[in-house]
Amino acid sequence: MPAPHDDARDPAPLEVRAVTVRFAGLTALSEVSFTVAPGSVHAVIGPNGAGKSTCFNVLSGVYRATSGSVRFGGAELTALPPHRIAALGVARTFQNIALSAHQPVIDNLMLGRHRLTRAGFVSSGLRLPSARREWARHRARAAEIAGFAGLGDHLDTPVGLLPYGVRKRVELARALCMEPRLLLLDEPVAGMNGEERTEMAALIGAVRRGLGISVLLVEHDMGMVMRLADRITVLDFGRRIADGTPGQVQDDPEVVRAYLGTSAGQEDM
Ligand SMILES: Nc1ncnc2c1ncn2[C@@H]1O[C@H](COP(=O)(O)OP(=O)(O)OP(=O)(O)O)[C@@H](O)[C@H]1O
Repeated sequence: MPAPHDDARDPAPLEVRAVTVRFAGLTALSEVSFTVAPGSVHAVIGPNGAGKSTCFNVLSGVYRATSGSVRFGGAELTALPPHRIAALGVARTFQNIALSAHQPVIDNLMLGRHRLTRAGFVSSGLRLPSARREWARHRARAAEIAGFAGLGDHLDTPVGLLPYGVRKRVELARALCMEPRLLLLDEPVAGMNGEERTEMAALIGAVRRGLGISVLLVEHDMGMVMRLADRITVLDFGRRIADGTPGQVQDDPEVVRAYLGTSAGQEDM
């Protein structure tokens, strides 16, 4: 599937520099830095309470960093609200609202196109021919993205009738409908069975390879992270304890120590 041509979509690194987040006396993130290279899959991992969700929420604008900087394509993201960050090409899977279970897949995907509409085919109610043409163009692109995500046979199916693993692919496809340059995924395979995990991992790989979109994921499934990520940042108690390729991180004594200190980690590693 071709990415639409647009100069504003030039690949850009995401640069996280010395980000600190404090909640009333608790430091959830302490001077954390890492760089997501353009067109790469980058994972943030760590034991429970390490600060992964906090990091994700800072990047998508849900939390405000106490100090530090997050830059993407020349823009400073730390002071921006979520919709402004999304407009810069940073999409996350839970953008504003969860999927609408009663509506068909294609209608859910069209919600992802909303920020890209010019005339606003929703507000004009499709009365104008130009609005109808714009709607048709966006619908065709949404259907193309659905096909890319393996949802081509489900376009008219209400989302609530689909199996869990397919619904999660609809969420990812809706984020792709925003034509992002960077996709943020919060535990994309959580709650999935083995087959669903394999399918989701293949789709994430295809997003990076086929569309050139950078992917940053927060994930507990260590096996998936090791297979899929080009680079991994490891957090523990809000601090970055390692950053490198999967091989480097896996052999890092501090990472092994952090994971062996938790019961979840013993299952994971
Ligand atoms: N809104 C908040 N208010 C106060 N403390 C918070 C808030 N969000 C997170 N924390 C605290 O910050 C620390 C880091 O939490 P966070 O959820 O980011 O970790 P995590 O690595 O995502 O954990 P898990 O793997 O369990 O989801 C924890 O001690 C948590 O209790």
